[in-house]
Amino acid sequence: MRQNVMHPISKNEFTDVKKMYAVVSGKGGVGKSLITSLIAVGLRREGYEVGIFDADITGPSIPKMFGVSGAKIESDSKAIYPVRTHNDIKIMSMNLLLNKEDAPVIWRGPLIAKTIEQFWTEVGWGILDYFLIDMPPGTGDVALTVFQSLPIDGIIIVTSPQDLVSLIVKKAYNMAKQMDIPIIGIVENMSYAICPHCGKEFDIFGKSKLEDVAEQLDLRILGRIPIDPELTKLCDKGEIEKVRNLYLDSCIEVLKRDVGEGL
Ligand SMILES: Nc1ncnc2c1ncn2[C@@H]1O[C@H](COP(=O)(O)OP(=O)(O)OP(=O)(O)O)[C@@H](O)[C@H]1O
Repeated sequence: MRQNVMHPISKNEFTDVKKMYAVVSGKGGVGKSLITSLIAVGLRREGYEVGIFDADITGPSIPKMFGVSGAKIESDSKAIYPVRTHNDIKIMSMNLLLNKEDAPVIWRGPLIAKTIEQFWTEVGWGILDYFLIDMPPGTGDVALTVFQSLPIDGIIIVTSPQDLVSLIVKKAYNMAKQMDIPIIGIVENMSYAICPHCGKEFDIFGKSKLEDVAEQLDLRILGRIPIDPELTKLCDKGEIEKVRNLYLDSCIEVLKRDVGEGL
C-alpha cells in the first residue's frame, strides 16, 4: 500500500485490505458508479474478495445497482458490517444508513469527510483482496480528504467522450499526480452506442479521442464501455451482477496482476 499518506487514519482490527483503488472522474454524470460496480463484479467472478465503499455520499447509487438498498446493516459493540450482495461483494454506503433511500444528504465538506473516515475506521470490512472506492465526482475537498487519509494504491479515471474533448479528464489526472498516487489507467464510458434492435455499434459522439488523450498523458487504456441498454436495465433492476458483457477485460487483467505483485 502507498506509504506517503499525508494524514493517515488508522483502520480497525477487523479490516485487512490488499489493494485499494479509487474510481474518480473530472466531473459528475459520467457513470463512475456503474464502472466501479462492473470492476467489482469482474473481480468477484475471478474469485477475489471484493468490497465497495460508496464515498459518493451526496449521490450514493451503488446499493441500488446491486439491489441491496433496503438491506439491514448489522453491527455489534466492535464494528458495523458491510452488506453482502447476491454474489458476496461487500458494500457500505451512506444510502444504507439513511432511513429513506431518497433522503437528500445536505452536508458540508468537513462532515462528509468525517463520515468517509468513519467508513474506514468503524466498518469491519474483513479480509479483502480489492477495496474499491466510488469517489465523489470532481476534484473538490472531499476527494482531497480521501486521497490524503486513505492508503490508496492507485486511481482509475472514468471519463466520457465529451470530457476527453474538453480535457476535463486532466483535472482528475492532475490531482492524482499532485498527490503522488499512481494512475492505473483510464476507462471511457458511453464511448459508443449499441442498437437495441440489431446490435450494431454507432460512434454517436464521433471518433473516440481516448487513444489520443491516453497517449498525450501516458495513460493505460483499461476499457471502452458503450451505451448499452442492457446495462441500464440491469442497473434499474438492481441486477448488475447478472451482466453478460463487462467490457472491462483488460482492466480486470491489470488489477489481477497488481494484486499478484503485492503477494
Ligand atoms: N454505458 C452505459 N450504458 C447504459 N446505461 C448507462 C451507462 N452508463 C451509465 N448508465 C446509466 O446511468 C445511470 C447512472 O450511472 P452512474 O450512477 O454510474 O453515474 P452518475 O451518477 O450519472 O455519474 P457519476 O457516478 O459519475 O457521478 C446508471 O444507473 C445507468 O442506468
